[in-house]
Amino acid sequence: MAGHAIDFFHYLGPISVPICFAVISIQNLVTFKKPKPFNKKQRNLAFGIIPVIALAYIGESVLTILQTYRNPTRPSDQAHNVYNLFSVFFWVGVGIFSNKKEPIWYPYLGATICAACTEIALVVLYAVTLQAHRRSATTLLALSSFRALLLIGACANLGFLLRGGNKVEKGKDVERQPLLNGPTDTKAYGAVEETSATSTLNGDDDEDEDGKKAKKSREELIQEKGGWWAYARDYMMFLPSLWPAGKPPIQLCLLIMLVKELVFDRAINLLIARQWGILINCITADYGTGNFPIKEFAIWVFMLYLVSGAGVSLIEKYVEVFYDNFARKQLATITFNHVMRLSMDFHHDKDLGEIIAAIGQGDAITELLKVGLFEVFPIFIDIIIATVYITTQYGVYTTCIFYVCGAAYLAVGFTMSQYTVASQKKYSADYRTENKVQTEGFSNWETVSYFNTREHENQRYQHAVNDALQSWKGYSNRYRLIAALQNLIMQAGFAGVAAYGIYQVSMGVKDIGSFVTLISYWSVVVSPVSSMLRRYKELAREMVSAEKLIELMKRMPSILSREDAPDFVLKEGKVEYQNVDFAYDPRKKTLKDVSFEAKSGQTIAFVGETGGGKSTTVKLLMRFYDVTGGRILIDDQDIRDVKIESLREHLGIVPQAPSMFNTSVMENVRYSRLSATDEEVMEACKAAAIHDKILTFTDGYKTKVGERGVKLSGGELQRIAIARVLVKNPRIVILDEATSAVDSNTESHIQEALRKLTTGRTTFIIAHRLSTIMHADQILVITDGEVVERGNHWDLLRQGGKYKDLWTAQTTPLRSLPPSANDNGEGSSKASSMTAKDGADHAEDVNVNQLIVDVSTKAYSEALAQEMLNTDKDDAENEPASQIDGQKDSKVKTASKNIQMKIQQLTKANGKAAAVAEVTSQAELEEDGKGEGELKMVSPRPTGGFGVVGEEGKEGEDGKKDGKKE
Ligand SMILES: Nc1ncnc2c1ncn2[C@@H]1O[C@H](COP(=O)(O)OP(=O)(O)OP(=O)(O)O)[C@@H](O)[C@H]1O
Repeated sequence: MAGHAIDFFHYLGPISVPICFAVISIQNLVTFKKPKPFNKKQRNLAFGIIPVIALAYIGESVLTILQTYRNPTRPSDQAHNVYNLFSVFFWVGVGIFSNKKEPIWYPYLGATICAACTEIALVVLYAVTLQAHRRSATTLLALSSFRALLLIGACANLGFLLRGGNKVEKGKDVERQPLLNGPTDTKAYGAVEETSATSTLNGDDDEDEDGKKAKKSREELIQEKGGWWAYARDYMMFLPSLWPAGKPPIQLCLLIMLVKELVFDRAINLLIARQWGILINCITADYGTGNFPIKEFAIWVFMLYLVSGAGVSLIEKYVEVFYDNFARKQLATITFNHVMRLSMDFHHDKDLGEIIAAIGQGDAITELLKVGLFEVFPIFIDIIIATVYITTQYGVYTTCIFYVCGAAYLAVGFTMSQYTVASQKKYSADYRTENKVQTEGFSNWETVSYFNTREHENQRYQHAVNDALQSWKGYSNRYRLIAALQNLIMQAGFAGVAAYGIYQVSMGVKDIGSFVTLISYWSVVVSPVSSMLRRYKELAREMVSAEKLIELMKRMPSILSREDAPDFVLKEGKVEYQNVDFAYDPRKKTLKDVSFEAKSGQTIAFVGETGGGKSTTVKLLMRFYDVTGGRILIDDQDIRDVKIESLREHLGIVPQAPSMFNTSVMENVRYSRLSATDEEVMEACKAAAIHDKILTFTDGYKTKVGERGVKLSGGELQRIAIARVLVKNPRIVILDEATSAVDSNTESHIQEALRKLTTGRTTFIIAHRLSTIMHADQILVITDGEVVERGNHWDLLRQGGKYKDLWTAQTTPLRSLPPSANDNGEGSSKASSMTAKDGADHAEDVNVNQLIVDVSTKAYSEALAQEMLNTDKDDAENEPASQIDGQKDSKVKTASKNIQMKIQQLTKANGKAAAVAEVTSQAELEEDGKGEGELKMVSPRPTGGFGVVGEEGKEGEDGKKDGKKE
């Protein structure tokens, strides 16, 4: 009875101790347990006991071998031998492979408690059987008691360590400790460095910003949620999309794959080896008889066929394609939709290459599922089958060799993998750099060509490729070294099993067939062990690959409609900004307390220095961002309270830099309203003054516009963008520098189109060329995020503030024209004299041709006329406003017409530059001595002699006269 109990504990120990150690280690790994602080003495004591325990087991093993040697006839105590073998192996392994710098003590404590309990039970049992087996039991009792004491001591020490110890080592702050065992204490996430498992999972040591962000967010997530489960749970978000719900044929495909991988493959390998053994037995039995074991042979061949590429695998590969296609489609569409849903902040921050690479990792998710389900999970099934089969067929010693070999293989793999982690990370980083340099080169091709730096880019790319290749060499060399060591272990195990098999055959315990089965099954038995590490790494690699995709998928749009948000209801198109604050970065406000109201159909213009916040103001209206203070109302509805799509439906924008799809002009214009007919598109193009131009393109409206519209000039792009908005026909229009890239001649055409577009619509215009916004109902001057001036053109000029400065700056150069190369001598000399008079400082900056064009535009003529006539206002102070306005309108029209005519006449006579200089010199704005910022006209010179100044059309006198037009 006691003998059986001893056997029981001899078997229980080798099973319970390693299992306890493995389970607690895995549990620590997945819960990301933090190591407790410890002091050096205690740590040394804990690790010092382990070799002593190992020596105690080695001592008992030596004693047993000596006893067998002295008394060969004595039957071998199999349970005792297994116990010794496993115990020696376990404690030596722990002594060698444990990380002594930053250990996690829980697995050690668990294993020590198990071992101590086993030893205590054995001490009791040895004591009970002391009378019966006096000599041997006494020695065993002594050794067992010694080990039990050692183990109890070790437990006490570990328990003390885990309670925090009495003194924490200097510099071993728990917060700075790696969460798992790690070689350094400098990284809070250092635990990931230590084991190959975790380090491989963390193998994307991104040098780039995004990588660091991803790592940081993962670290936060793991700490916040308490372990790897949370991390792993992220991957689960893809599971619903990978399950073919409502698609029975795809479900059937998945089922076939599952049965093949989890049942068929697991069984067939063992059955083939077994059948091979049966065949060999038949062959040896029929040796020399001429009998052919046809049945056994046929079964064996049939099994080989089933397992071949033409058998069940073929069916699996066939159905796998269906499932893969399904999964790929699911993931591709989900990720695409997700990225398109993200808000402007993301799209402005993003690195396109990284996004595309991340979306490309969709395959990694499918692979992850397949590796986990079809490769890692079956390993455990294989191990269980192998253990049961080998133990029942070949005895426990063969199983021991299998486990010893397997454990050594894994221990070497996991421990040695640390040495590849750094090189693997370096390779990953270098490989990414290589891709980045390549993508940057392609996407900046134009810049490279402008600055003739192709050679530089070639060199840069070559260096990046060289670096990647070098790091690959370093990584693969180390990797091969580990693989060689692991192969050695497996070969040694194979030799051991073969030797034991031969011994069994020689002793007549087993027949040759069994030996052959064992030999051929061995490769099947060890393959799960060897593939465990490989598959684990694969799994980890796929996880790392998929991580960026997960980060991307976890990114939520910063601007979202509330679930229950109603649709926006357009009434009249009134827009109100109420004390709006906004900041891209919380540290710096971009807009401060911006308030204004645009009544239905009004035009509001934003002007001001570049970077002041004009575009930002209109982006808020489109709800690309949400205000950080105040609110924006359209028709009394806060735009944050309505569905974004329904809001944008009524807004049309001509952006600063319109971008096009690489399709035809027709498709691009139609893009704003997909149901628009060809005729509607053409009408819009005509209105946007681009129709005639499009007809000159080689394929007319079918001409492809190139990537983002690169085949179009800036002006063409803007006009197509205007046509787009015309096609959409929204109620609220935003023109963000809509005509900045067109020449003034074209602009005058477009202004006409824009007038049509904006009539009866609430319009927001951002413009640097003030002549284009003169007629706005309200002009807001935005400086440094604040509205510093507001009013209409004339109010603002009278205010004499920033707007007037801008206006003056834009009109002053006209008075300082240098002579044009094309002008005749007279014109040149006139222009020269004016340059000297009006400000030589500006002369260099003036683009003569552009100014000539500018000055001859209708808008400019009108502006000039308006300024001139403005002085009438003082004279007519007592007249009703409407009357004054009516008179002014007609005066402006007459005056502007006269100015245009005069320019034409003078151009014919004196050349363009001289004509322009002549006209502008006669319409000078200067400050009145009486009123601040009041505008006065300067009388025309006799040389100019034209009668456009003043409503009467009289020719003026030379010299200035305060406050009066001449
Ligand atoms: N996506 C962004 N993220 C962070 N800052 C931004 C972003 N877009 C613009 N900014 C900053 O906000 C400020 C206002 O930019 P905005 O484009 O509104 O100026 P703007 O007045 O329209 O200039 P411009 O006349 O040159 O178009 C600038 O300092 C700019 O650098």
